[in-house]
Amino acid sequence: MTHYLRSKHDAILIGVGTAEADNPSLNCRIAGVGGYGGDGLEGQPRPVVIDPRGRWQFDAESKVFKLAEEGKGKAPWVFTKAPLDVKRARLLQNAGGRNFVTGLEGCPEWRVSWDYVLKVLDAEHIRSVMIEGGGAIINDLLAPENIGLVDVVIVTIAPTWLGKGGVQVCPDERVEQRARLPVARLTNVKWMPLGEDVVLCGSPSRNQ
Ligand SMILES: NC(=O)C1=CN([C@@H]2O[C@H](COP(=O)(O)OP(=O)(O)OC[C@H]3O[C@@H](n4cnc5c(N)ncnc54)[C@H](OP(=O)(O)O)[C@@H]3O)[C@@H](O)[C@H]2O)C=CC1
Ligand SMILES: Nc1nc(O)c(N)c(N[C@@H]2O[C@H](COP(=O)(O)O)[C@@H](O)[C@H]2O)n1
Repeated sequence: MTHYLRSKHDAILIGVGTAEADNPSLNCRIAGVGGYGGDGLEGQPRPVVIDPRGRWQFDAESKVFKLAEEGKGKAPWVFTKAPLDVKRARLLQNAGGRNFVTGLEGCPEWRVSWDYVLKVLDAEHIRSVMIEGGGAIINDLLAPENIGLVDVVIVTIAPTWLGKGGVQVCPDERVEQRARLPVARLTNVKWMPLGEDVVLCGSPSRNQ
């Protein structure tokens, strides 16, 4: 399911926490897409990493760079608040990736403005973005001030224990006139069994 979704989006976006924790591949490995039997890089999403402080310590051995070199995925676009150092900037450029520098205006130091990110992606002809994670990025996008940016939420429930203190996904609560309002309830919900998993798919309600 994850790889099918990756093939259907122009970009796949993660936060620096995920980039550092997982060294992810961020490509689509379904037979028939570009790099796996298909033409060029057709069906491969553009990896996008949100890294305001430039703390992603990637190098030529990072999976996403190896795959780009092998023609099995696209090189990443990295959003930072200040330009990357020369070494990482050169590696990124040589691989075909890019560093977008957002500047400091408008947002606290620890975050990047979604408005800015989406405007840049739109200008670069990216029409659909799959937000893969992690917890902090998803929680921020599910928060009331950003939920309008989200079209669909897809949750896969797998028969496995994730471990104590795992990643928590729950948007901040919303309080209006001292009343707590429910946030980000999903509508048009569908549940689909898929192999051993169940996939939940729904749209954020626009009236809450
Ligand atoms: N099961 C699944 O489907 C998935 C699970 N994961 C898991 O998630 C974990 C990582 O999650 P997490 O640690 O929360 O990290 P994230 O990947 O969510 O990255 C969070 C970081 O992104 C930066 N950031 C920039 N803008 C924002 C913003 N607007 N809102 C929030 N953060 C922003 C901050 O960096 P800074 O601190 O430098 O300021 C922040 O610490 C990993 O363990 C990974 O395995 C990840 C993807 C999918
Ligand atoms: N196990 C799992 N199931 C999903 O449905 C997911 N979306 C993820 N997400 C993330 O996948 C990354 C590793 O995959 P690649 O190396 O990019 O193929 C990693 O960041 C997971 O946290 N995981």
